[in-house]
Amino acid sequence: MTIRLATRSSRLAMWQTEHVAGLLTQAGFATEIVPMQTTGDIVQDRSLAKIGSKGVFTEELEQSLRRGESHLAVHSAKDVQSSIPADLELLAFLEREQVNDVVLSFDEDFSLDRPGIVLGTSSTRRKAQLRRFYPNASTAEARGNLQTRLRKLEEGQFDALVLAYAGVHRMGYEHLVRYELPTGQFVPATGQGSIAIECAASLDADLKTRLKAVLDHPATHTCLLAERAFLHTMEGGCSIPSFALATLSERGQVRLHGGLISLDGEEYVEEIQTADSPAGAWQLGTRVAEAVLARGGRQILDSIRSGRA
Ligand SMILES: NCc1[nH]cc(CCC(=O)O)c1CC(=O)O
Repeated sequence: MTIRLATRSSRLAMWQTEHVAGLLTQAGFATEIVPMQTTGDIVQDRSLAKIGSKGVFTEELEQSLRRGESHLAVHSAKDVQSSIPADLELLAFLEREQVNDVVLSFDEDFSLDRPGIVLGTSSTRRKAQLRRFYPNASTAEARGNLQTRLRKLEEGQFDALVLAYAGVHRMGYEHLVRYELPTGQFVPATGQGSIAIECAASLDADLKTRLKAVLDHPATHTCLLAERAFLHTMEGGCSIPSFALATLSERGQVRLHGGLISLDGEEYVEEIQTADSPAGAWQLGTRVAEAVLARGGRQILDSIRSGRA
């Protein structure tokens, strides 16, 4: 049988889906790629915080799963909302790529310490982290797929661009990387660097098991569970500057660093906790989020929401 893979049609999404197709082909499946446009691809003149964060990059792919027009949807895990509808299922998470953010510039001597620099980013998390750790920099909107953002950089709309290393690597833009931002300060967004595979809950159970065996990376899956539980309890979506990064030690301990930052970078609540085994990953995410909310995160969320209303 032929496994049909629904995907966004951006170059990064197509790269990721071809990667998935390659793994499936090696395992003896035939594949067909079904590219489509999502709201997030069509509406490019507004920031994601304004379009609304629910499923802007996923909904059209999910409709294709529901209609049975495709078997699997391939997403950047970061773009997947924290609650999946009951008729759908997150089947697998591919092995995570290097997870940090990077700074790209055409200027080989670019310095983050220079006064007055302008950095392109549309992520509320990155804007807030930059305000906190690089108050000398200001930010400018950089919506659009990676090629569009690179073009804006080339046109001089900003001095440098802040992006996830994962996408930069997959698109072959490493030669423009001037900084690898440390994950202790620039803690990434939930799911950054991993590819999520979604299917209809009604997909044949035996087929699900076989597909999962090919695609799922258990260590990544454990980390993503902890991060997604954090996001779920945070009720934030991508319009809220929350961050969460889980790591799994060789002894099977899960460590989660999660937190929340105010839009101006002034208020900062972070929490690091561990679970003794992967079985505790989801609970760990919930605990860390509850601790962050209790220690000042609730006020940060309230002030962001009242500012928007
Ligand atoms: N929201 C856009 C998005 N979704 C996934 C990636 C990069 C790839 C990844 O993190 O897996 C990006 C671009 C970016 O943040 O620079």
